[in-house]
Amino acid sequence: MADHEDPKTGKKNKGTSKEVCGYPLSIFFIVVNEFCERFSYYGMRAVLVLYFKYFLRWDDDLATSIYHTFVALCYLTPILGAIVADSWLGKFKTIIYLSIVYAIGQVAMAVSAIHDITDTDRDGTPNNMTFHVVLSMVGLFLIALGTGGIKPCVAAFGGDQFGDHQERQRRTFFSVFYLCINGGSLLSTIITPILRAQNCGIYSKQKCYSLAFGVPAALMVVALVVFIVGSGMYYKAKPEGNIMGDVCKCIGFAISNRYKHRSKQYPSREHWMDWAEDKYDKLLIAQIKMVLKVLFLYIPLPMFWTLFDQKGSRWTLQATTMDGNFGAIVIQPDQMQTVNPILILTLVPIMDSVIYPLIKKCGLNFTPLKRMTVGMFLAALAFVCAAVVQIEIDVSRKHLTYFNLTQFVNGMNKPVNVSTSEVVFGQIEKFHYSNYSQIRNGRATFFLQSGQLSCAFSRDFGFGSSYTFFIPSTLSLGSNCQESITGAEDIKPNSVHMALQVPQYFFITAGEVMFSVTGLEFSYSQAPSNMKAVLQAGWLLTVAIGNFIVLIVAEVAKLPKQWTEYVLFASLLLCVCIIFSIMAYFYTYIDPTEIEAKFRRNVGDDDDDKNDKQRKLEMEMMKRDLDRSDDEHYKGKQTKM
Ligand SMILES: CC(C)[C@H](NC(=O)[C@H](C)N)C(=O)O
Repeated sequence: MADHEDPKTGKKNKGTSKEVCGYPLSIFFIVVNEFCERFSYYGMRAVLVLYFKYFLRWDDDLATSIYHTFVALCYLTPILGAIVADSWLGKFKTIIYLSIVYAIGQVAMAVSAIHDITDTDRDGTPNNMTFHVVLSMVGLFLIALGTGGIKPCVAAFGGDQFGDHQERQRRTFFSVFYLCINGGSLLSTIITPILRAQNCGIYSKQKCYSLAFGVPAALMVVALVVFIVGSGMYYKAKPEGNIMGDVCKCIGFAISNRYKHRSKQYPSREHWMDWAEDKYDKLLIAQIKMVLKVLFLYIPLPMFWTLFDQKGSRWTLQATTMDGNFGAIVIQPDQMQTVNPILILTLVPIMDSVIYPLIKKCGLNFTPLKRMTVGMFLAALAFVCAAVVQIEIDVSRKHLTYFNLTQFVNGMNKPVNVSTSEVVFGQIEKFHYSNYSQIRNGRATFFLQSGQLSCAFSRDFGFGSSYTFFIPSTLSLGSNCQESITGAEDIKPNSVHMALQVPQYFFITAGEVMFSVTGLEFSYSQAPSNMKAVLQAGWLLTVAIGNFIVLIVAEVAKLPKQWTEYVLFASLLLCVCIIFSIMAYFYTYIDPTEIEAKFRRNVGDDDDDKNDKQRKLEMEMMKRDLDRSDDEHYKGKQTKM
């Protein structure tokens, strides 16, 4: 679809073919695509750490490390996606191709979780773990490539659909887009843990990770199909060339030129990037200066993500040692992560319509960088809460899992078969005992069968408990199993309730709203027009680095107590928060459009008969404008911090 220009206003209108309530119809497909894609991503991520621990049988540290390596990869690949889209394929084709890679990755994960594939002895555990590990790692790599690669493209592609006369609609689109991310995340983190908790299998029933990965895979296919269906309605901007490549070359030239002219005989220049002026356009140099200023400010930010992304690893593992019985419903450990999107969906509107306006009314200038600083502080507070909960667990805890384990001792002089509707203990020989098997939390009914004898009994199981049941020698036809069979509690159920995790989720999510939502907008508003994607990729890179820091700190610190690790992370973020607040104090907001317009005007003036002296003077003033950014208010009028 081509650009249309309003003959009266001269403004571009990209999507004029079909509009609904002032919005391009194509937006509907993009929003639905994002919802399905985020469902797919967060659904798979929600059960990932438990898959590592209980299916692949890795320990907590390895599970946490691989989880964060995967998340880090997901946020490294946006750079790749941005380069491919901008310089080669364009956003539309990049989204299509990488979505296919993404869907293949999800399918590979689902297949890797089918234990029957290698369960040759049919005992319920895979016999060739290497197959499952390799296939799941390949799957995760493809998912990281796909989800990260399309991430900087989808939002920008949505933004592209609006014409210049649809500024208001475009802003609303970005809010709806963020709500879709969290709507998808909310639904999937409720649903996939339920699927995982089911028992499934051909030869033997085990926890159904294949279904928990299979549904996200199906949703990714739906996302792709929805996106393709809308293809006739999209405005498809042509690739603008490799801006990232240009930026790198320009910076490289500035550094090498500075080095070549290091002798004192050459006069110094105001900014080291000015050494690129000998070869590169002044506008490009000015734009790079703006980007570098923001990137410098990004240096401390990864620490926020280091804490934030432990919701899916350490906090989920913490929940496995807690009691998820909420009376009417039983919450799975991985379902606790839903608290985050639920709070996002409530806190974002409250912040925007109540808290921020109230702060403004009190005469406080709560600038983006101040909000981000408060967000960091709240995340540190969340980890203090996590540490307190952990101490509580350690005091009460006798064991390490939320599964209930049960075994039977057959005291009869003949074999007996024991089963529940989901678990088969098999035949227990006379005077023998069975292996421990996992039983679902809540009430379970056991069926006993031995020759003519057939009876049933039921028991309640608390989170994490373990029991041994004795089948007495006196059990005979007509016996009441409910009364005859006695059980010994090997391990007491978890006693610390999962509700205690709510405060830490509240603080981390309030921190996210202040830090992440604001940071996204800040990155957009402070970026030059042609480098918005570059800064978005830079912003996402801070998430990747944050996840690598988890690995490094956890590996280097090797703290014996989990609560001390939480305190360490909280302290580190607090220190970083102080450093960031100092850096933010010295940052002055700029209006990139204004600065760019000045440079462009100057280029236009070249055609006029301006004398050289006047032009030089103007250029000097512009450079000073950019380097000192000394206006007074934010957004057009700039302000400190
Ligand atoms: C990584 C982003 C902050 C964003 N995540 C969320 O909004 C979570 C679900 N609260 C995303 O783009 O996935």
